[in-house]
Amino acid sequence: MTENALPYDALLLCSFGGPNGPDDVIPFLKNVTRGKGIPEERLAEVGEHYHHFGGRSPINEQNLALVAALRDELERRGTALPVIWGNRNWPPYTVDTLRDASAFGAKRVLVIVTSAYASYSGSRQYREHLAAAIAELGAEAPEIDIVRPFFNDPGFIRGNLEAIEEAAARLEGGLDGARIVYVTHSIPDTMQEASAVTGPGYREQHEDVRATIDAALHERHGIEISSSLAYCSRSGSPHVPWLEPDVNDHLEELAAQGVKKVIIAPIGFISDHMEVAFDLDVEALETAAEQGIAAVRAGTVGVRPVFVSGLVDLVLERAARERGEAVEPRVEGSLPALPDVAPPGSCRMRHGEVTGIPVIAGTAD
Ligand SMILES: CC1=C(CCC(=O)O)c2cc3nc(cc4[nH]c(cc5[nH]c(cc1n2)c(C)c5CCC(=O)O)c(CCC(=O)O)c4C)C(CCC(=O)O)=C3C
Ligand SMILES: [Fe+2]
Repeated sequence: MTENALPYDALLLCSFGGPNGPDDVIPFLKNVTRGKGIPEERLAEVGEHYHHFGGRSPINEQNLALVAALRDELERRGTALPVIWGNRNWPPYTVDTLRDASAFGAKRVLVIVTSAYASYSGSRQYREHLAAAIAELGAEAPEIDIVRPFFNDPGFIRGNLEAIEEAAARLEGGLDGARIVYVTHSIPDTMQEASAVTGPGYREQHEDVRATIDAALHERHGIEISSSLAYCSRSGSPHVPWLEPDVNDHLEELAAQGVKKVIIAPIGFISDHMEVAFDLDVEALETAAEQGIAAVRAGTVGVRPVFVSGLVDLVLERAARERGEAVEPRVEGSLPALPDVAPPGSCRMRHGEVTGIPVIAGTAD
């Protein structure tokens, strides 16, 4: 075993969490929506999505699979670095995982958050969450760093590309004549604006991934690619604007334009959790069928070797930088790597307000 992960002595996969059975659903939703002003009706509706799958989200087992895959890949590289797991909204909670790690002697922990893109929901909220965990642990707390947002990591791009090619193979005639509809989680317009203050915004990060994958598909298959970006899983009050088009409205619009063949590519999610399992596999595929569109849903990157290997590259890159070595961040696409530490004012809450909530890997302003 080599010590190329130094100065870190553990890698924490920090995720969202989800219910493991019917009794978990309401308490989980209460954890998620505390102080968020989500209407009761929306909560009931989302509760139904979980009950449709026996009250269980696939997200926890998918995170465990990713933990196992990261361990295997680190082992394969000869890197001695334990991998641990903690969530924001459901056990194992991050604070408990970190307390255990500290008891076993961990002094510096590197974190991968399970969101590839920077926005309040995918980035600053995790940084606030980790700061709160550290505050709770007090003197026991390890020092924590976070791997930069990885939407333009070559492993993430290539993993999505592979998944789209596999999906295309399930359509008659393959990629030829297929429209690719890239899908991500909608966010409020105000959160989008706040995400774009110090760098490329949430939408722009996705647009870059779309352009990069389209170009790679064109190069590999010699086919002109026609694609668009749509959104799923909007919540909140119907009077508040969120990013559009909704994937269902968009499929209707494409059908009206004569589109007959679609690949739905969920680039906004790293595994097939509830938004993918319900909002895409149940709702969007039903909309496509109603509209006479032959549609397939591409896989998420999940534990694809190219993706997992890219994550390990990011870990080793960061470790080397912390040791003072000059390492160029690897990216694919037209945007630069986002910084390791978020600039002041980045990804504030929905309305761009300064909350003063402490964060790690950045400042509270
Ligand atoms: C950008 C984004 C990601 C992607 C980045 C990332 O991966 O982190 C994401 C992930 C996830 N969101 C999830 C679940 C929920 N999100 C909700 C609510 C919200 N999400 C938002 C945004 C995002 N969310 C926003 C702006 C809200 C409104 C409230 C607020 O302003 O914060 C609600 C409340 C009900 C509702 O309103 O839908 C639930 C239950 C799960 C678990 C799924 C499972 O169990 O498999 C995961 C991975
Ligand atoms: Fe969410």
